[in-house]
Amino acid sequence: MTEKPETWTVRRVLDWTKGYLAEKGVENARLETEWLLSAALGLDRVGLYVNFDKPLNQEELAACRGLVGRRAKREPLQYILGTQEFCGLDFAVTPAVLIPRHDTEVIVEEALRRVPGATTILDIGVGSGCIAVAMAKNLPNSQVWGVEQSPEAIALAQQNVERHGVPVTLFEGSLFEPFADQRFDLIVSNPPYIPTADLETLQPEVREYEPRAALDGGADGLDFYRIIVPAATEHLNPGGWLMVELGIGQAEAVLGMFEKAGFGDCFTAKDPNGIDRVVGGRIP
Ligand SMILES: C[S@@+](CC[C@H](N)C(=O)[O-])C[C@H]1O[C@@H](n2cnc3c(N)ncnc32)[C@H](O)[C@@H]1O
Repeated sequence: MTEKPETWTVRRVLDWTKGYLAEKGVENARLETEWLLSAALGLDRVGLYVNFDKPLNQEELAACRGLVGRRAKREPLQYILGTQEFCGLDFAVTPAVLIPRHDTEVIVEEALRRVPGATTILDIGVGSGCIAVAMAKNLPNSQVWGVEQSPEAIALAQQNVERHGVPVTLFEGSLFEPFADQRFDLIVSNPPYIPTADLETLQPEVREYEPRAALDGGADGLDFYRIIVPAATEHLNPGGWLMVELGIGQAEAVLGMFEKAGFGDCFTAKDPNGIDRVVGGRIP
């Protein structure tokens, strides 16, 4: 997209950008190009197609250049567009929070299926608020609490809570710290679980842009489970459930922690790729 005398039509910018982003290592370059140009031009994707032959003016080209340049540096599309869908709901996202993943919908689905009568729910490490908001939205008789150590993440989660108008109360703090004497029917958490040494092997979108504090789970990735699983027994009502998301190859170790802490009815649930993604159990 350097200055050239020829006319840059929507079609030409699309074709050029697709090739440029693919060269920079962006997967799904065609689709991402369409999202980026739609955002830059204020059109939906159908709008792009019906305007294929429309020449872009200097202002429109500058807007395209700005967004495409960011993606070429491997900034995640979601941070550029400022939004990500999760459980059918739109969430504002910024680099202060982990981008909600579709795999994380498994913990919401399991919780809704196994504990539909939960009225008091705690989400540990709320990030964007995606799990807490999705739970509150789907269980209208519930009250949800969330805790998060990052003030910037809490501020964004609060925006998402207000956007969806759900009864979620957020606390800045660490793990169970703000809930000394409180007990819940259900505790859910998607804690940081990447082993520290693996962080450098992640794709640039994650490694260079997503918050380290949302990813780093310590030497073997299991640090947070070692705290959350035993401590949860002190914060659950009788018969209450704990469910946690985990990474590849962590299910056996985490299941062992649940059993050691006295949880029964323990289960694992797979994500759509067949990977054990959630472990849960209930206290007697
Ligand atoms: C993997 S992210 C999950 C975010 C969100 N729940 C989701 O599923 O997309 C983990 C979150 O836990 C937060 N966190 C890390 N250490 C924490 C702690 N000690 N207490 C509370 N939150 C913490 C991080 O800031 C991050 O937002």
